[in-house]
Amino acid sequence: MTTCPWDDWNHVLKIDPDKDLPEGVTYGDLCATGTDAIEVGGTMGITEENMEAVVDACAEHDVPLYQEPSSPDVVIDNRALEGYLIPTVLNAGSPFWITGAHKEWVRLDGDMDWDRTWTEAYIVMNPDADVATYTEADCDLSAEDVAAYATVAERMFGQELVYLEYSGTFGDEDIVEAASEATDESTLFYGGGIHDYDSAATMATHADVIVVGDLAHDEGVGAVRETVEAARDA
Ligand SMILES: CC(C)=CCC/C(C)=C/CC/C(C)=C/CC/C(C)=C/COP(=O)(O)OP(=O)(O)O
Ligand SMILES: O=P(O)(O)OC[C@@H](O)CO
Ligand SMILES: [Mg+2]
Repeated sequence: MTTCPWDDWNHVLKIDPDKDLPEGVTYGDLCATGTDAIEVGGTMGITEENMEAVVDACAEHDVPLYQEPSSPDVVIDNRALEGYLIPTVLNAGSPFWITGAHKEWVRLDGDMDWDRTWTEAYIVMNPDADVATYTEADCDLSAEDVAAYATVAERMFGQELVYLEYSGTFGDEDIVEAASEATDESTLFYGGGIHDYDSAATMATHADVIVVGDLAHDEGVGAVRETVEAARDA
């Protein structure tokens, strides 16, 4: 089995460059929450400029930084990044978000940094999230559907990371459990609606890695720290 950067992660903090931080909170404070890695990304309002600004603000702090681009044109070349986590959306309504954007990226770039590039196999579950609209995802999925997608990702497409994405809402525990049971070698990321110790602990019992996003923008450092603790305790 190949090694991946996330092999010993429990917790990822996702910072959206299009969103503000709570009053008095700095990027340095977020870097110091004990999270295992920071992913910089979001769906709407993403530009090279706001990406660079967040990466630069986090660069001097001692936490691994990854960019999660929402399209090829916002990928930045910044040495402070450990690398790139590139989504592919398994249940997207258009092949553009499965392989099309990726083909365009490779075609236009010509000088890919494969040693710093990994893929995240997304299953998008919240129909009200921007990412669902953006990718026209079919979110009407049963636990069996989700488990089958996870197996396809792992066994047929060799994906090392499966990302169950409930962005903006807390997911169905039975579905997360089904995804967990379906993944054997690949690492299961769960993200969506984690807002305190208990919600983090619940999803961390099923997923290998929990991702916390909006909480950092809405509540701040103490709340994020609680979720880091829960991820470690699980
Ligand atoms: C090939 C390259 C370089 C890029 C394409 C990458 C793809 C397929 C992107 C589609 C999926 C996507 C937009 C991923 C971005 C990360 C993400 C899921 C952010 C969460 O989104 P929301 O929470 O819905 O959005 P906001 O918080 O911005 O409203
Ligand atoms: O913002 P939240 O709901 O925490 O979701 C986290 C992450 O999965 C978003 O891509
Ligand atoms: Mg979001």
